[in-house]
Amino acid sequence: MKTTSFSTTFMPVRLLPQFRLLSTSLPATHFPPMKFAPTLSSSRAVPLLSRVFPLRLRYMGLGFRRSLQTERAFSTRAFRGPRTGSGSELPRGYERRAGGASKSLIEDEAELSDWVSELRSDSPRGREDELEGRRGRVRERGTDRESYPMKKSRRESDSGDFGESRRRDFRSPNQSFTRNGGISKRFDNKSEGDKKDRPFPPRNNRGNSNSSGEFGDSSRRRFPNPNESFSRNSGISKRLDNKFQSDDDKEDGLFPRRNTRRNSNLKADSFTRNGGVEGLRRGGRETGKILRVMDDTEEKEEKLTGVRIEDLLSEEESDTAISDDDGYGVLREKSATSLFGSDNEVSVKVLPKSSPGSSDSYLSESRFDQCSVSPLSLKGIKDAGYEKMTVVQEATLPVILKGKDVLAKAKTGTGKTVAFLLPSIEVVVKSPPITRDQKRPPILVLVICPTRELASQASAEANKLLKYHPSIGVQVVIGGTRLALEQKRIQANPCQILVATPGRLKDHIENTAGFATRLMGVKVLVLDEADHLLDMGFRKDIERIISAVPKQRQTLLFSATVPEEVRQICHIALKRDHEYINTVQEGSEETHAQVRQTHLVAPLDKHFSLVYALLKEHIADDVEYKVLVFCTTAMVTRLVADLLGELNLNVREIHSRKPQSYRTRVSDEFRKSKGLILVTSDVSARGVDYPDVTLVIQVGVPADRQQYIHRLGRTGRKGKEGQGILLLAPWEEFFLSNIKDLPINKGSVPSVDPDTKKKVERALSKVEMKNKEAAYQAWLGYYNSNKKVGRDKHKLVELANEFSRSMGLDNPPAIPKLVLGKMGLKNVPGLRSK
Ligand SMILES: Nc1ncnc2c1ncn2[C@@H]1O[C@H](COP(=O)(O)OP(=O)(O)OP(=O)(O)O)[C@@H](O)[C@H]1O
Repeated sequence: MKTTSFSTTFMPVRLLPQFRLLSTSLPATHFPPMKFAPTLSSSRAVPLLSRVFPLRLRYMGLGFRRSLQTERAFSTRAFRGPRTGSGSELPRGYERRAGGASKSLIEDEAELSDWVSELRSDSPRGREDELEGRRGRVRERGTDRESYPMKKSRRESDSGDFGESRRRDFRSPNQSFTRNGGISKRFDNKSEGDKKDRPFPPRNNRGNSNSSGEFGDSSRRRFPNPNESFSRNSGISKRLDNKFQSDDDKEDGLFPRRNTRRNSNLKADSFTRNGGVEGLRRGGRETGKILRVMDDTEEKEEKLTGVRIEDLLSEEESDTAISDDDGYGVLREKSATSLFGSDNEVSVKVLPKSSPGSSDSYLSESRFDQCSVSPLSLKGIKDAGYEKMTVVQEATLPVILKGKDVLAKAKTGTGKTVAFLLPSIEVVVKSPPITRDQKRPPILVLVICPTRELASQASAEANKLLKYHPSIGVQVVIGGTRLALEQKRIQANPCQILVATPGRLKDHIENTAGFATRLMGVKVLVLDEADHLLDMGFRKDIERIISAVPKQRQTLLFSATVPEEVRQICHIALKRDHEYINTVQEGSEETHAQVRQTHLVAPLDKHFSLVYALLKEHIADDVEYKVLVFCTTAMVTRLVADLLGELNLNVREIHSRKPQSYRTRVSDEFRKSKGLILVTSDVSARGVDYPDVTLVIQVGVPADRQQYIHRLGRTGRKGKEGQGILLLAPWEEFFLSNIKDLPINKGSVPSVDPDTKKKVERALSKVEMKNKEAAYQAWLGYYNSNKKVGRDKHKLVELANEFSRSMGLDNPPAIPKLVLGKMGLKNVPGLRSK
């Protein structure tokens, strides 16, 4: 197994002749001439590329007849974006646009900065100087408002035009999702019926021959494709173990980011969240959008609620009281039909888990070995169990291998990580090897991920691909350890590929000797979950990081969601002539058709019982259940986990208030397990690749549309089926307008029988008071920062007190005056202060 350590044994690296082929271009036969000329004549390009991607070229309407096999995804699709003379071609149906933004959102940030500076004197934690320092530095770097004037180039308007003028039907026999809002044939039988009243058969009854044996071993699963490695999951886990075991400092490094980067880079948010968040909220683009900080609730809750991490650490460190009891016996007591109504609303009958590999729609017909990557990478890919490229890999690889900047959008769980890692590795392969005497060997590839879990996962994936490249090292810097120890580690293990979370990376740039020099070697910069990284909570860190890497570089932005705002500001990172590759057809759903989505609207005081009832129902249906329950904040997550534990469900919790060691352990356990519920904050919302998640429940309004999509995307990965339930209170229904284009149906609220209700109340009474108090405060902070709910403070307090009653506290917990002041809730009737 490859480790992250750097080996001094170098493999001879030779540039393959095929690479040269990929710098060729194709003729732009259907599109207006572009601004820049192709690098090579098109007459040469087509045959050459057809050798490299023979199947793909047939999709392109370049004079080849489509074969039946290849017709699958691209039958009636047309190009969406302008074909640049220098751009390689995409299969029809992919949207690719050249050019970047038409409008900068930096104004918002300037507004925010101004507003924050007004608040600085309120800071309880002495962050003013740091903030000022940051502002100063940003200005120095020319990344302030003036540096991003509103621009609307011809190219930009062109791309918009193309966006409107070309539409594709992505329907195909192999692709289980259609791009124009329909459900493909593959799922017609099931989904259409099921949406109404026909439940999916329980998993145990599935006739699928694959399902029975292959799930026998709970620690492994099999895919019908022999090349998909069944050991993948365990492989990843082991690597993660290694990685974290090498971080011997992690146990004692208690949230150093909080004292360093966190305290310095998120001041704007911290102020806004604690004190009158109005200014920041006004920056939100969506109705009800809550501007997010960092990866998760890590910062958010502290700022929203005044609950300080430091106050919680000791208890968190010793918090091992997690129920391992299996509540199967109890849970099967109730039949599904009695729980769920059968009126004209959609029944929330929980899906059985999909049969393994029930759909391979995420795969393309192109194989990796048809692609111009080094033989050693191909060996690594093969060992990882990958044979065919996924749709996004097929679409992006040739373009990235040519050296273009790319902004890529592809649905959740469709292999974006490999899509950016593989061509990045090829850049390293082509670069001169590190020599022993190099004191500060350059970092050639820098991958930024918003969460620690995601960064670890990406580095594990990189290690898989690098199995036969012993001279190429990967390191990960993610925080959760003391900076000094991480400094030592990266010094002892030089690497060409660095995967990092933004805050910790910034810490290293500013505090690690020689690190900035090493970054000057960066040839490829990747922003995974790019829309999130370019969001307010991260943007300043990202700008700082961008200013620390060379201008002459290739930049790759990947995400499952690319809202218009991000298209408009992506020029912060991307070259103007970047390619926008969108494998999610505009007008079609951004979620997977094979994931059944339901929303339930029920009074807040019923939510705990409903969550329990839904889980019971799901567990009774599917012994191999694997459920994620998303909660609004870390402290609410803890409360719900406590409650479900008291109810004897097999539950784990993960959120930012847990030490990194704990997070890693739980994450690994959930990755490998079946029959487990993970209650989580948004630390698990994006990117985390837990295989075979059967159900995602989202309790309370998500931060925004994107967050809803990413959370839901933890199920239905790699073409599998899944189910999502969004549980809202009546006053949260406004959120539905943000996702009205998604195939989400209204579900009939299950009736909760009196016994269940009593049981839940009893369990709630056993939950520790301090956890309820913290949850109340967190809840108040979260909704206070919600544009819609937080607008009317009186109403907000009423609702918070309703939440308090739902926990069994008729008398709402008192909140420190300072916190109330920061929330802008001083003297609001109904609140108790202390
Ligand atoms: N070519 C391939 N063939 C089969 N499996 C693949 C291939 N490429 C990637 N995978 C697997 O697909 C799964 C999902 O990949 P990944 O996590 O990169 O998805 P993603 O698109 O980044 O999802 P998200 O949007 O949630 O971050 C992983 O388990 C990965 O190992």
